[in-house]
Amino acid sequence: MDPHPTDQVSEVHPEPARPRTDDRAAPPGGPSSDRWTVEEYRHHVLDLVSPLRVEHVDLAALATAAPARRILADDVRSLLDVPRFDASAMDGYASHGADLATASAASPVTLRVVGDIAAAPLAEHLAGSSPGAAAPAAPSIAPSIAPSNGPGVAPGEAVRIMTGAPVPGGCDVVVPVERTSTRRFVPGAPLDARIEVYEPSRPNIRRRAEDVAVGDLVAAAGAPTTARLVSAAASAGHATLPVHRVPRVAVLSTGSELVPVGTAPGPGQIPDSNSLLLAACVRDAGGTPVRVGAVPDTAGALRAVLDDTAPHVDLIVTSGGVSAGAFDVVKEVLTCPQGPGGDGPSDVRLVAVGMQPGKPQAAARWRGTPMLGVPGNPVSAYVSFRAFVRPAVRRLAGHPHAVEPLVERVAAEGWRSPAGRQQFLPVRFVGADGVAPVGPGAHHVSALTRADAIAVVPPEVEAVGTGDTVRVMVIA
Ligand SMILES: Nc1nc2c(c(=O)[nH]1)N[C@H]1C(S)=C(S)[C@@H](COP(=O)(O)OP(=O)(O)OC[C@H]3O[C@@H](n4cnc5c(N)ncnc54)[C@H](O)[C@@H]3O)O[C@H]1N2
Ligand code: MOO
Repeated sequence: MDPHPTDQVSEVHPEPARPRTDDRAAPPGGPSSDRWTVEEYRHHVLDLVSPLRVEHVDLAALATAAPARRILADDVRSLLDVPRFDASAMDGYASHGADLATASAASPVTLRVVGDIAAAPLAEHLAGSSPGAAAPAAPSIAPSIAPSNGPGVAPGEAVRIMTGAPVPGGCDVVVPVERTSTRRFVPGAPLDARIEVYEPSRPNIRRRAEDVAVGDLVAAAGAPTTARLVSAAASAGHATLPVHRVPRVAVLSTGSELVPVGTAPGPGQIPDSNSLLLAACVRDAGGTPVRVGAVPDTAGALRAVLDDTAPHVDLIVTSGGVSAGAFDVVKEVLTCPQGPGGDGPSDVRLVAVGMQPGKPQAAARWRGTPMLGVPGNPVSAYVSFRAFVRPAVRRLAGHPHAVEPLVERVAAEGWRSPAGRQQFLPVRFVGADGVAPVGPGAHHVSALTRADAIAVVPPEVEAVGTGDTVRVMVIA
């Protein structure tokens, strides 16, 4: 498996400049007295990670394998002209536009049909599709017509041609079949020897390189490998694309009360739903989740799991054990690292973030691997993932915009928000542009399943009024 963080490439932060004081980095009262804003803590989290190294991946894999979107690491330029040759845009007859200048229903122009061009044969397309290959010559036609750009069809002559086929030399228009005496092509019917044309024709020719020329930019570094981008790269002659490696993100839950999902919980026990929640969130953020499962609340067990996991992943996410309890094991292993041989953690931050929910957060490196601890409460865990972990996964994956923009909606009903804390409230969409709280129990996991978005209310706002503009994180 790849070692990290040596394969994280250096980067320039796209984030706006932010306050960086020594106070913030090392608060005078020690980590536990630290109180940060959401933005400060997110900046700190993003400082722990860098975009992963570049690899070249087949277009077919990019089109079919997970994650659905990877991030281009370099600009992609076309290796081919698109279209590769002057091509007919219609089924019809290639001919000389000047011949048709006087054509009318009353006085049609007659052309002699001297050949037939189907779309270029498959073998020719294949031969011509390798990067840098010359455009194919005009296809064989009967009787023979000189290739594209050569002396081809003479004035007064026409060649039957199908959409997409190379236009023979000398021709500057393709008259659609329905505008000729042929009316329509019948499969198997012999070629008309002569046709009549009743009006002048538009060119109906797609010119070589009119879409993209060799060397033109197809997509810029930082673009996601969407279906459109992958197909544009294929048209432009590429077989692979340079993308950032997919982040491997370990997900583990802490808590002696947890039982594996599907196991009947005994007295005082609960199913470990967070490891599924966080794993799916990692996948949705563009990472590969590595589920470690639940670890009991003992420092030795957690240290052993972290030691085993850290060398194989780019980021570790833990749930639970970060508040003030007597068994808050994440906090314990980060603040009392000196277990037997324990030299795991560095850059430890145990912070209270001014947010609701999600106040207690932990960030560190475990033997060099970035590690983020989110609270155990499932709604807190989800909100914390969206606020901090998802941006970190996106940065590792090479996204130029690690933090996604919020979307503006209108409050269809009002609600209260805690003073001095940024509120993350599950809301549902109402009408075309409204949102409303999902109802009582916003702190319960059932609220999340009913939510379309999480409203993000600034710390200074204590009440959202009906009709106020609110900013939301959409739940895709
Ligand atoms: N004295 C104080 N107590 C608490 C404070 C505080 O400041 N002082 N903060 C509270 C806040 S805010 C939160 S949030 C929680 C965070 O607690 P932990 O992160 O230590 O989480 P746990 O105690 O381990 O778990 C809390 C709760 O969440 C559920 N849970 C946990 N793990 C899972 C899982 N894997 N799957 C599903 N559900 C899980 C479970 O019900 C736990 O009871 O602390 C407050 N306390
Ligand atoms: O701030 Mo905790 O995360 O209640 O909900």
